[in-house]
Amino acid sequence: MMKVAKGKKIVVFLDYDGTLSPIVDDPNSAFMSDEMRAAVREVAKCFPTAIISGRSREKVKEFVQLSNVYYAGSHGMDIMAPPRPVKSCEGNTPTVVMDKKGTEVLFQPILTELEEETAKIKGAMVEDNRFCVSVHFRHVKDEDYQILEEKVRSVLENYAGFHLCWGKKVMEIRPTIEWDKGHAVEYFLETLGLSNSDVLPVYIGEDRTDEDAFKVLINQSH
Ligand SMILES: O=P(O)(O)OC[C@H]1O[C@H](O[C@H]2O[C@H](CO)[C@@H](O)[C@H](O)[C@H]2O)[C@H](O)[C@@H](O)[C@@H]1O
Repeated sequence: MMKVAKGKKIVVFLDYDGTLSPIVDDPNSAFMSDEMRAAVREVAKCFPTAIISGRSREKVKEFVQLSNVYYAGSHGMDIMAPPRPVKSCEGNTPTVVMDKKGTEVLFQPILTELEEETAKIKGAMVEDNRFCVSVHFRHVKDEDYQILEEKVRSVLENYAGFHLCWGKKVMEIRPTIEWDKGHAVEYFLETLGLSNSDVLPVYIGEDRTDEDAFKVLINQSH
């Protein structure tokens, strides 16, 4: 690592759940330890650092509580620069997501329907991640899982612009647009003027969705 980094400007990308915080039973209690926060703070003092999460940007910022890092929520669909940003990053946080036809993607109807449809499945929990929705099944009995998945799929049938992905004991309902954590990494590198060959991007993540970012970075390294 030291050998590859020699003479290069390092930029650090971090996933949140399972990387900066341990995986815990309650998604609302996935707190980061003070030690981890101090470590990330120190890293960010030395290198541009961005946290890219499937959660809403507000939620991950609330957990991390650091002002010297960049945040991207909703699997990279919601990007915001810190208070002293590179100019081109200012005010770029989206308020809407557009589909391929240029139509606004509406999240509230599908969120409400998922909440209603899954309410009777014991242990199921719906999380609003702003530009995507998580349906957690960590506390759903094995014998109830199939019915939960069927319910989620039946809701999705009414919303052509969304698709289903899986994470750790979670179904993630995402808009079918060409944007993922990989695009978020590219976006950060470009807007921060860090997309040239003297930059070494380091990405630490352990979830399936982080693989989208790994693919981008592997391709860039050739
Ligand atoms: O991209 P990430 O930051 O890794 O977010 C992915 C999902 O993480 C959260 O769920 C996972 O962690 C929870 C807390 O440890 C755990 O209870 C759950 O079973 C895991 O799937 C988050 O709640 C999801 O919305 C994110 O999509």
